[in-house]
Amino acid sequence: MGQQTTTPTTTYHILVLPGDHVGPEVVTEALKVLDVVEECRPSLHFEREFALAGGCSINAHGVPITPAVLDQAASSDAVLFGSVGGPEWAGSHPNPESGLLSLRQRLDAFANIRPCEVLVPSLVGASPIKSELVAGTKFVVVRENCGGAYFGEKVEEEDRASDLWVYRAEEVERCARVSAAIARIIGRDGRGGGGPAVVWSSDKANVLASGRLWRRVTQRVFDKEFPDIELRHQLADSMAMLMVKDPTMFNGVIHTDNTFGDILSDISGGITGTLGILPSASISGIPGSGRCNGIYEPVHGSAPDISGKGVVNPVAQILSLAMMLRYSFLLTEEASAIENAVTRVLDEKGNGGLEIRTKDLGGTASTADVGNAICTAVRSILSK
Ligand SMILES: NC(=O)C1=CN([C@@H]2O[C@H](COP(=O)(O)OP(=O)(O)OC[C@H]3O[C@@H](n4cnc5c(N)ncnc54)[C@H](O)[C@@H]3O)[C@@H](O)[C@H]2O)C=CC1
Ligand SMILES: CC(C)CC(=O)C(=O)O
Ligand SMILES: [Mg+2]
Repeated sequence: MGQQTTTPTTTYHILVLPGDHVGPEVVTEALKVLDVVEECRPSLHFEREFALAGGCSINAHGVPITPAVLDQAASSDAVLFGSVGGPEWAGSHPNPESGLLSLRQRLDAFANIRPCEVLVPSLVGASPIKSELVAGTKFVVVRENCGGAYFGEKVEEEDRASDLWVYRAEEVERCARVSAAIARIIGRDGRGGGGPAVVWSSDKANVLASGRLWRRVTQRVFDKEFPDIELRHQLADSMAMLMVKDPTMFNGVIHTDNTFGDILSDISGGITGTLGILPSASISGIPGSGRCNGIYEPVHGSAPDISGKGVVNPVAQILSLAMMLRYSFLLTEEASAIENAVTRVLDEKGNGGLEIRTKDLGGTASTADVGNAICTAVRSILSK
């Protein structure tokens, strides 16, 4: 009898928090894709634990995330997060969204990486912006994720409220290092070549003291540590206007604080015509410097207006899963396979094939149709 060789299995521990409304619908599709990766790569095992966060946790436990779930997240290799919130928890204190903020803080997931790309040429038509302006858009918002107004001390009284918008230099410095790392990864040509991409730092240094600190510290970090990377500064309000008027102007990296990053990354959805294709990774390390824990969630929210109908676009959650494989597990080949599968499926229409797009992209396919088509494409790519 010949000796059997067995490949050692690497196990990755993932905490899955499906969330509220469309969260579970899109997380289901992402997990189907993960099954396919596992099927095609027998040496990889993705151990999954499920728990509650958001409104569903308030209903079950009275809080948006329990200390036990925060501990589970901290001891996992990564968290797959479905969006949280909804009108039924409007009066709840704390609210579902604060569970996500607690999770970001607990994992110290300080860098929120939010790429925006018109994924395939035939998607330019989904944008409300003129095709010739939107074609070729490719930028990455790097948003500081654990500081600023979202985490500052709050006063909440009946007739008076405030949120302290505070930054320390170290928080700006580490975010700047992530922006620089992403600039090197994406490159000036958007495919890793041509030298590092331009970094656009966005702030309100004309009004906010925290904005002046942001600008000063960012400039110092780039002067000292990344003199080869071109750094430009743009006030956040005019940046918002220019992103719509001339989206390719900011091709490269947008380096910004928590509040502006939240808003500017939703403008990305206005550029692509939908939030349904925009992923995000909230990580606790510098990309390229090894494995780190992270929270992988779409840019979009729980979309209560379309939940339960089987029409939500699962692409953002599936691309967030690809980011998990890339940043938390360093499985770049498998991450690229998922990204290529998504573009292949979305491009079917452009190539005269079947239209496998959800309603937000002008199609009639269901959430599961899109998820299944991406699974088939991943299987085909990884089986080669
Ligand atoms: N990461 C998270 O958990 C986040 C949660 N939220 C919460 O989500 C709830 C709803 O917030 P909204 O302001 O309505 O923002 P939203 O992002 O949920 O929805 C905005 C619009 O985009 C559409 N949309 C979003 N994702 C889509 C997808 N995958 N496919 C097709 N269409 C999609 C929705 O139908 C809606 O018309 C709120 O409670 C909010 O606080 C908002 C943002 C992030
Ligand atoms: C805590 C979230 C609801 C904030 C948000 O909108 C986001 O992170 O995109
Ligand atoms: Mg947001």
